[in-house]
Amino acid sequence: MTAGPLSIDDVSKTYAGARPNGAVRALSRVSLDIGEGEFLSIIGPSGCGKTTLLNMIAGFVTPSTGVVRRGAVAIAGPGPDRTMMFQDYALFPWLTVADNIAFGLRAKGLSRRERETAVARFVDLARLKGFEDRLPHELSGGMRQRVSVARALAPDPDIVLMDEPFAALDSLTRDALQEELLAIWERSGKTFVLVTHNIEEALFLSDRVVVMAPRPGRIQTIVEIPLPRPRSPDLRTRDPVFMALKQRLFDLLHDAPQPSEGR
Ligand SMILES: Nc1ncnc2c1ncn2[C@@H]1O[C@H](COP(=O)(O)OP(=O)(O)OP(=O)(O)O)[C@@H](O)[C@H]1O
Repeated sequence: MTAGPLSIDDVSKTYAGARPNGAVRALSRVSLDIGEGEFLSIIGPSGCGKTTLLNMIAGFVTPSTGVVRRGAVAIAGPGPDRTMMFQDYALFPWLTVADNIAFGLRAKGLSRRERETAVARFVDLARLKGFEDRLPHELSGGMRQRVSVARALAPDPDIVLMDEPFAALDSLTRDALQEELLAIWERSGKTFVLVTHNIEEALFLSDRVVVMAPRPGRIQTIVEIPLPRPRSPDLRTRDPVFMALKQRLFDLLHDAPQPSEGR
């Protein structure tokens, strides 16, 4: 079983593009270590390669040069140690809440009884009790996202990758889900990597925030978030350190260097 921290070692990615001369340099010389149990967020303007980086950790995209490792082992494809959660929930519309959550458990070869125990636990954790037999279209957006969280966590991956998971939600639901996600992360000891456009979300949740710049996509800077844990929701409106970090991240994003090369 693969284990250990993640290391992204001098990774670049160029997509060939459909047209001649249409190559896109999506990432240039990105290096980053992500500790076990860390909550790390990646922010940056559209097109700076955030999703590409996340997809490389997931094993969906291969670097053009450089390597992504889990412990000593190069990541060559998706694996049961990593799971990805998407903005559009990616639930199977024809499966009930319970069957959606159970989906990844079948692949792990668990017995029916073990699957039922795990589903019950994650139904509880995601506050979906009483909704086990509903279909996704019968749920609100916030509930669908909670199913998505439960489905990602049920197979017990070490690393949870999230691409704008709350972008489609209203701000109240989003705040509530951030708090739930934080509580789940605090209890789980897992590594969470979140791509988001939302500065407050990144700040509230993370140990570190990676700020990326575009064209070519690269790491501009990494900001440590020294806010103590457990974090209380009113940090977001009352804490002077939170406010100062928010301003700093805002300035970093808006002073992003201008395009220098490629497309
Ligand atoms: N499969 C692909 N083929 C060709 N070009 C791609 C592909 N995937 C991404 N790109 C290009 O690579 C660059 C980085 O894209 P990526 O989706 O990683 O950025 P992003 O920071 O996640 O953007 P956004 O915030 O808009 O989601 C963009 O210019 C994009 O058009």
